[in-house]
Amino acid sequence: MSKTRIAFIGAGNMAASLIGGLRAKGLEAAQIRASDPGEETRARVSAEHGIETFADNAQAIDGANVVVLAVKPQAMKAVCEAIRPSLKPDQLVVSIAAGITCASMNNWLGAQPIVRCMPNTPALVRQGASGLFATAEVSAEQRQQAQELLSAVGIALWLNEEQQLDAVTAVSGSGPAYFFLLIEAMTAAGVKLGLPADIAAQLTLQTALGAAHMAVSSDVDAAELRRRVTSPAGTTEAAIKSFQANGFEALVEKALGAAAHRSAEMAEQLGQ
Ligand SMILES: NC(=O)C1=CN([C@@H]2O[C@H](COP(=O)(O)OP(=O)(O)OC[C@H]3O[C@@H](n4cnc5c(N)ncnc54)[C@H](OP(=O)(O)O)[C@@H]3O)[C@@H](O)[C@H]2O)C=CC1
Ligand SMILES: O=C(O)[C@@H]1CCC=N1
Repeated sequence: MSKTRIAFIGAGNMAASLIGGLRAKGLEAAQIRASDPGEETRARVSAEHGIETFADNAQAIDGANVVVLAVKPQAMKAVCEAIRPSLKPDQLVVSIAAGITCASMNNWLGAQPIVRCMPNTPALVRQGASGLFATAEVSAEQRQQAQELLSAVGIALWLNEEQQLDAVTAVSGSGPAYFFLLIEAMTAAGVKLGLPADIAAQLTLQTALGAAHMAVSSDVDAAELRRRVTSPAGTTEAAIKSFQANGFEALVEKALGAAAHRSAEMAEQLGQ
């Protein structure tokens, strides 16, 4: 990573998260470039991260070792076909687009080495979680470059089967939104129970942070940590029984199933 030059195609939410994490990790501004059609987006990313930005994707790609495709899945085909003539055979393409397969990208880009990955937005605070899959054309050195790119902003775990990325998308790609939804719902419930809004919000956020810290650092699993909070015939037991009587686990399974299904469906719809 010390000398790797990275070009981001698309400088929206996820690219900004990744760029912020890479800069915080110590990558020099000159090692990172980004292209985006939005003038305001380019100005914001340049101002926040000190990097050079371009309206023209080919200019950003020129001289990069790694080209990160960070556009919406719906834009992937057009972007890949447009950048194809600008790519050199040894440039690694890293895609973060949900539901766009390596086979589709190889159709659009030609025989380029591709790492497909699924990061998440906590990459902005270097607490991201990514799953990665490499095609056979990816060299050991390029695998290492992709590993370093994603692990600069959190954990990065390799998968043996590309299809598992649908599950990764359901668990960790979309996952931050589920926790934010829980935070919203707990804060609102706290207010309904009589707390001032700012106190309900602070208590909820610190509880989320504390629980995540405990779960990450503990040598027992989440089920045991939960048992330790749950006094017999106490308040937690009342809440957990209410959650479970209303089908909590089934609800979570169904929701993640919907996300994984949508990822696979997008591959079908957008991969042609
Ligand atoms: N958001 C998330 O939590 C996660 C998103 N992803 C994936 O990351 C990708 C990007 O998502 P996100 O950052 O949220 O989306 P954004 O819309 O925030 O960012 C995409 C950017 O790409 C720009 N763009 C559009 N067309 C082109 C083009 N031809 N060349 C260069 N740039 C272009 C867009 O500009 P404009 O708006 O003007 O069109 C926009 O600024 C998606 O594929 C998504 O599946 C993966 C994991 C998590
Ligand atoms: O909602 C989405 O489609 C993207 C992919 C994972 C998170 N956001």
